[in-house]
Amino acid sequence: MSDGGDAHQLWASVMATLAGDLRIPPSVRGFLDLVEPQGAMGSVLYLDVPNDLTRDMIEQRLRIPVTEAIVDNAVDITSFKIVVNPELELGAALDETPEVATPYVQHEVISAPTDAMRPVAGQRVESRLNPKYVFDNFVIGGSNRFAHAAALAVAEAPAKAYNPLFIYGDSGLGKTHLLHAIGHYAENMYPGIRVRYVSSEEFTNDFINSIANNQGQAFQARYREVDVLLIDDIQFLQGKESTQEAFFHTFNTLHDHDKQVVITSDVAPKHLTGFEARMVSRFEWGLITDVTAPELETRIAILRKKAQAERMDAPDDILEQIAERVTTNIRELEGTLIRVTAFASLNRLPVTMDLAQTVLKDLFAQSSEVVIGPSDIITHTAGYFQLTEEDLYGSSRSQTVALARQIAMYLCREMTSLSLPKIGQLFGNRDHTTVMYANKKIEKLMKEKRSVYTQVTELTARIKQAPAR
Ligand SMILES: Nc1ncnc2c1ncn2[C@@H]1O[C@H](COP(=O)(O)OP(=O)(O)OP(=O)(O)O)[C@@H](O)[C@H]1O
Repeated sequence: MSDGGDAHQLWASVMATLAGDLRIPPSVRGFLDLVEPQGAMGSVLYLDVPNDLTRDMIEQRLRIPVTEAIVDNAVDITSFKIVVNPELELGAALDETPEVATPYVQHEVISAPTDAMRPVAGQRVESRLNPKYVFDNFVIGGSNRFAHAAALAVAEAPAKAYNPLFIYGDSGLGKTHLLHAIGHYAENMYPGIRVRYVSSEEFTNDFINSIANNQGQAFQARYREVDVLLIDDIQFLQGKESTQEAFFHTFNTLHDHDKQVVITSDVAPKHLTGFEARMVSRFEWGLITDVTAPELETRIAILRKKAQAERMDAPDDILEQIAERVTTNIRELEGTLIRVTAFASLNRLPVTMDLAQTVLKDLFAQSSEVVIGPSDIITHTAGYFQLTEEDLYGSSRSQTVALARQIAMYLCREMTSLSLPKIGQLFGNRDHTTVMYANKKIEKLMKEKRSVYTQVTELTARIKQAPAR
């Protein structure tokens, strides 16, 4: 490999070229700052990055501009390869520059900082957006057309179109996806705009902590000094009077100052129970729209998009089979596709109709009528791994316990409608980012390790066959 010095020089010129490239959205530009060039071998430039998220963002969103910039600046290098080097993450976490540490210290809920958004005088700007949820990969169909159009209108003209925008619908139908997409779009459209995404559970916890720590002012500033507040799953505030009161004031302040509020919920405002009438009437000030279960064609299109994005090789007739079986929840739809492709990749088999049918038969053999609760999952997982339930809730980091815990978290996400923070709470008050990490890790391990695939599949069957209660 050529030495790192050359690579550093080349990378500096590449970055200079990219600085003027208007195709790069501000929300992903910050990831380029995390690259550490290592050297070149043959025609390939090797770049280290601290984590999977940075690799994915660069590979998926920036491959073309980066390749072109390399070709423009190097004589004989025509492509690049990214290697994840977690040591960089450690180094960077110690780094004092907060803006560089932000995207990866906080895992993937936070978008990379853009130049325009760089914090001033130590103030941190966190939009907390998941880079995976953008309008580009949101499939539009009859079930969500109106919600999508309203979301786009709000993202294009925050506080001008509809305020608040209230989106409701059952679990797993794209409400969170739309919220994040609004945030990304507004950030790209208006550099420097302050966007904040928060789940209602986090809002509640944040509020309670602020009281406990006498940090009321900082709490207020966090939620009131924003241009767009995206608040997810507002039904969680039901019956929580003080938190509702805090939200009421936040809402009024933002609305009075022409700041956009977007709210999601599992039911329409008028069906929210445990909310004060004045709160509900505010939810009805702007535009209310729902998302419903997608029709077959939309389900197929969603699977196609997912397969493309994850570079899964799954023929159309198989996507159709899956779409016909899973009808009411898009999270489950995606989960089923992952099961099929994971099985194929483990067995080094192509994804054929026979293979898909075997996997689907296993998955759907059991009645889907029973409603699975987290306690069913936890009891079965503990029994399966010969552990106690306390082991799963507790803090042991032994490999078996940690894997069993991550599988249980994954199954809670797949088989119940619990949100990430709720699952985190169940498992010994862990942060929702831990649940997100567990999910991602098990999805990945299922493709790579037969033992994990088998464990997850057997456990799913046991849980469905005989819920623990
Ligand atoms: N129209 C769509 N196009 C592409 N992907 C979609 C669409 N709708 C939902 N998804 C995907 O389905 C999964 C579940 O969606 P999301 O988390 O937004 O649901 P939700 O309605 O917020 O559910 P919950 O109420 O449980 O939080 C996500 O991975 C999301 O990207």
